[in-house]
Amino acid sequence: MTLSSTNTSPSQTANSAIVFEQVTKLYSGQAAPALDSLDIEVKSGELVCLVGPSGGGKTTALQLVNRIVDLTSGDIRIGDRSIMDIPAIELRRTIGYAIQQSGLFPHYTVAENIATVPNILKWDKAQVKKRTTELLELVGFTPVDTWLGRYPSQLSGGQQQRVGIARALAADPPVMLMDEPFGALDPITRMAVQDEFLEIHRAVGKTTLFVTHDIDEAIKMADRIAILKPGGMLAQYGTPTEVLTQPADDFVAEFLGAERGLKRLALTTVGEVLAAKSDSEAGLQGIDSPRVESDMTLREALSAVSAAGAQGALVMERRSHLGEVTLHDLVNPPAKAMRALPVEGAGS
Ligand SMILES: Nc1ncnc2c1ncn2[C@@H]1O[C@H](COP(=O)(O)OP(=O)(O)OP(=O)(O)O)[C@@H](O)[C@H]1O
Repeated sequence: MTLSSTNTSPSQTANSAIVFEQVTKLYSGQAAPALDSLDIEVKSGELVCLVGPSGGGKTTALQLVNRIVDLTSGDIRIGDRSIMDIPAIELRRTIGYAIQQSGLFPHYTVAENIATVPNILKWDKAQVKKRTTELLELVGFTPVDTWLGRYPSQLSGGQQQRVGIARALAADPPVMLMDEPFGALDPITRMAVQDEFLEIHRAVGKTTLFVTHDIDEAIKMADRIAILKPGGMLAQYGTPTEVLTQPADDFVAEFLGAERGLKRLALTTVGEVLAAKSDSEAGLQGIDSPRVESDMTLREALSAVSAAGAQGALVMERRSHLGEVTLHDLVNPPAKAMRALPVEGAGS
């Protein structure tokens, strides 16, 4: 993937925070709101995942931002402007929107699909061609010429979703809305596309609101996670580490599920546990302990220890021996290690 050729526009430095202020949506004919008094701020350049049970209002929240759905009350601001002060068509041109079904036009080629918004904006031909090439490289379609003339039906599901993401990025919008964009992918392709998207996100830094059913995806991708509960109320808004380690209530704890312990283990590295252990704690006795690198997650280290049938592991950084962790340390990491977790650690 070539990132260097992708221009970032002044939009990335401008304030493109999305602020929900007491946002309520009651669909006509419905007794209860789909979204109830939602207050969240997605800071400029941040990636926020919306998760929650089916019917919790995630898609509604997204579609309120680009005014596919109208607000019942409250306000949404992008930067300093209320979305109500921006004509809907103009608003949609400044927001990239990627959805599960990829939404590609079947009778347009890949190039024509990506160029949809630039063409509406009447960019000149050379500029459109340059941007299309850049974006195809960005989402991993090289050599670009092989792909430009293909139709969506000639692409795999994963490739269609990549083109959908390229199309959403085409006019360099400061804000991206993504509704289960990887939902149709098999697990292996999904992980590859997630990695690619994260790399793109880090390179171009769009303010992104991302709906997913998959809590693992949210933990991997998000700077912060908003968990909605039935009735469209916010149950918790926090970093992946916060929601996993300090669920706000029983609903969140249950929603995150029985695997919560395992997910926590995927957020902490062996090095962090070692740093949090006090010197007075007993060292490891066994000489047959496996070696684990300090940047391994606890989940990976546990696999290594259990595969070796050992009681702990020697922690290495390259070739130097930093110390030891016991099985107990790995299963019950010290609270200090969890608190010390940086937010970025959640994505790895
Ligand atoms: N156009 C509509 N008219 C009436 N009710 C609607 C409409 N769209 C959604 N709803 C209702 O609003 C609530 C929230 O729906 P929404 O699609 O936002 O939830 P969601 O969290 O995205 O669900 P899912 O995870 O199943 O996609 C649901 O009860 C749904 O039935």
